[in-house]
Amino acid sequence: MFGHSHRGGGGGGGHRRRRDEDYPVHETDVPATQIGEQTGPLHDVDALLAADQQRQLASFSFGGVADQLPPSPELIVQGYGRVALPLVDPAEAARLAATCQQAPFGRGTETLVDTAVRRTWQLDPAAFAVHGAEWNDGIAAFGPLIAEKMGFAGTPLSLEPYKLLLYEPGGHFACHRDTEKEDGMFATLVIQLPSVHSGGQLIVYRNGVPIFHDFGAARGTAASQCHYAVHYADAEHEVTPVTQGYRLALVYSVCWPASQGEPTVPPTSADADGTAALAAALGKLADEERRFYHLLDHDYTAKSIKQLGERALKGVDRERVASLCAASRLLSQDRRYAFYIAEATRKTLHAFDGPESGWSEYWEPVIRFERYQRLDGTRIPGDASLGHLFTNRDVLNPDSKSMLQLWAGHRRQESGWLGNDGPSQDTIYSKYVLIAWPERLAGVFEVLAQHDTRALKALVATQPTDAQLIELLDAIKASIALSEEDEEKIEALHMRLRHETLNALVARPFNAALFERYMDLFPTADSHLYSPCGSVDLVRLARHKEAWSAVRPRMLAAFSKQPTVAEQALSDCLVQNPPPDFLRMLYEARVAADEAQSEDDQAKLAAVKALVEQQVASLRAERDRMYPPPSSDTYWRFDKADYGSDHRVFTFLHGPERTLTLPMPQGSSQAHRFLSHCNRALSGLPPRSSKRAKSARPRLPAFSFTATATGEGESTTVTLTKTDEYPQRREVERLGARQAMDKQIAKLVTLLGEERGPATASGSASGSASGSASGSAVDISDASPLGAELPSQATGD
Ligand SMILES: O=C(O)CCC(=O)C(=O)O
Ligand SMILES: [Fe+2]
Repeated sequence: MFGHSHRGGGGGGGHRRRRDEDYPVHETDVPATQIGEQTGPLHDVDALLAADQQRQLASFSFGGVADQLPPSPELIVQGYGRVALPLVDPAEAARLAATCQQAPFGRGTETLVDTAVRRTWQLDPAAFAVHGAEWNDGIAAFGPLIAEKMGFAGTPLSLEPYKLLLYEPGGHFACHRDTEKEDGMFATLVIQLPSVHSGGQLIVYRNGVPIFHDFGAARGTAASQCHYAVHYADAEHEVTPVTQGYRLALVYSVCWPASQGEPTVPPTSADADGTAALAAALGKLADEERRFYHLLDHDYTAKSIKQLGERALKGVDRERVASLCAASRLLSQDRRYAFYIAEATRKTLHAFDGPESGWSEYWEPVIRFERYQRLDGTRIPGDASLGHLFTNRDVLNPDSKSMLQLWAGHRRQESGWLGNDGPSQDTIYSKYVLIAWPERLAGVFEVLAQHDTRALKALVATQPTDAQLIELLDAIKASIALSEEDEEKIEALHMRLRHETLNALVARPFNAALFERYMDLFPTADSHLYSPCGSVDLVRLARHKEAWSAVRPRMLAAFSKQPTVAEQALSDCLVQNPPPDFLRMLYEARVAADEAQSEDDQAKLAAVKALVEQQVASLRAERDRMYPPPSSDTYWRFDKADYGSDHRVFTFLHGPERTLTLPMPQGSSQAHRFLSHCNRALSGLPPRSSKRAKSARPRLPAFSFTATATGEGESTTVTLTKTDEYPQRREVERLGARQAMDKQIAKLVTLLGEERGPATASGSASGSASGSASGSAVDISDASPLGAELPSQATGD
């Protein structure tokens, strides 16, 4: 898993496993005060998550025996009379149900009856009453009790009777939230009258975690006493099916007082579990674009995490992840967090420094993350460790644990050998980690996890904003700088990235900051030149007007530092006809490089001049070698002539003679065949006998001549006479190719011309006819314009 090489060479020898107690090394711990934030928004998140879970639960939903209520309340129902509690007789239950309505439920603005969702009988408060002062006092006592339990003691809450509910076997209410029935209603109080039944539990969910209310079933008090439960109205809850017996419950709306005192807005469940405060702290972190991680408390199997994602989490991990998610959801879209679960390892390496010094840390502990998945369990491709993007400060540490406490759990130790450096010991801790990353930058996270050009392309395909792209480039830079991958791999990635990055940048509207990032990523001259499309990309960049002016100074600096790369770039780029300013930059870089090394200005300049002159001279030599000027001796030598079918003709075409006379002893028919053969060759068609004859297209031959037959019978001859057509065509081609090279040469000469000329030298190419010392070495008079000086007449005839 850890492929990097060891310091000091030698490499790690074969590790062998030992028992734990064999290990002599004990790491010095990092105290809790140095992990995570001691103050600031991440610390606020710590504190809020750390707040007593039980207290939070208790204020979210609570209940129990209602001691203050009479054990046998006097419940009177219109059209039925007094209900004997508990209600057990099916005939009585049926008679009571006959006075009720099937309870509906709300969906959107509609009110529906669907016994699959809700099955219970209900009565409005007008149709029933509970008599007795003890009952009324008992109900009145719920106001202060609820206020206190929910955390706002002293607030005069009011209770409004809402419904009487009767559940028969099969009665239930699927998961729902209560709609506000009265002004200020924010919670619901359920009072279960003495009942004998099975099932019919009320389950309230807090961030998906259930809080059960069994109304005395487990304690065996359900039949003899009233029980109650309170929950925030906006909390999800359900009533599980009653499987036996009957359940009678009274539902009250718990209401916030109308606008005296403050706050005037009724609280919600978010207040109960600190979600609102958590959201505020998270929002601050998001504003700072902070990322952080949290080491999960419990141990998990790779399989469960892989299959279930967040649903595999247990206990406090589940709670905390749910709280963070709920808090994040309260924020506006652009301030939310994306959460990922990953495998985390922390590796330390200690070396034995000898009996006196003992063991010491060989390198800083390395934290790696890998196998990222979203909370829903879907995997993010790529395994690049992003551990180095987080510092100790970016640790969510609600339990204020020290480093070793945080990583306590799974640990593996291995002894090894560090070449000359002696014995070593690796310690690898592994844990699961929750990673929090600003959601609007989630694309960046996923790109980094992949850590290759595919990832960059993927982000570019999503049409990211400039800010996102900048973030990505910065992150790539950080990730490359700190990467533990071996250098070669990084180098290769770097190289491929450079080309892709440029592609991405030039395809979008210009943004100077983006090109700054580009230069940050690839600051050296050789990172520009020695990479796929290196010189091509350099020239491309130079042709992009705005980009070029943004990067030019830094390019200049980079190439000045690497004069030999500047020289190489000079020759590599010339073939691509680069913009003059680009050549100028390379030239300046070369001058600057020399300036940095030499004291004598003249000498410096001369050295650079010599370099360019050398380049010019070698280009000219190359040009003359490839395209020598014609001479009388070579004019009639068609040395590219291809006339394979007759060696006499071939030799003639390649030789200096202008005419050839061939005997045709078989007379005119032979001469005729010969001539038609010649004509075919002259038209550029291959000989008829050739297999290519039919398909081949005519190609202008590298020769030209006329052929005429004279004489009769046995004395018939054919005379071939070379014509000017081919040698002139050859000359046009030669001059064209020569001119292309001359253009390159002229560009270099321009540099010298400007360098030699006055400080105000114009950018135009002048051969510097003014005649300076080096003038003769670089004059470009040789570059004759195409066609202007074509020989109109064959020479050397
Ligand atoms: O029966 C209960 O305990 C609660 C019923 C309920 O959730 C409701 O009426 O909204
Ligand atoms: Fe409800």
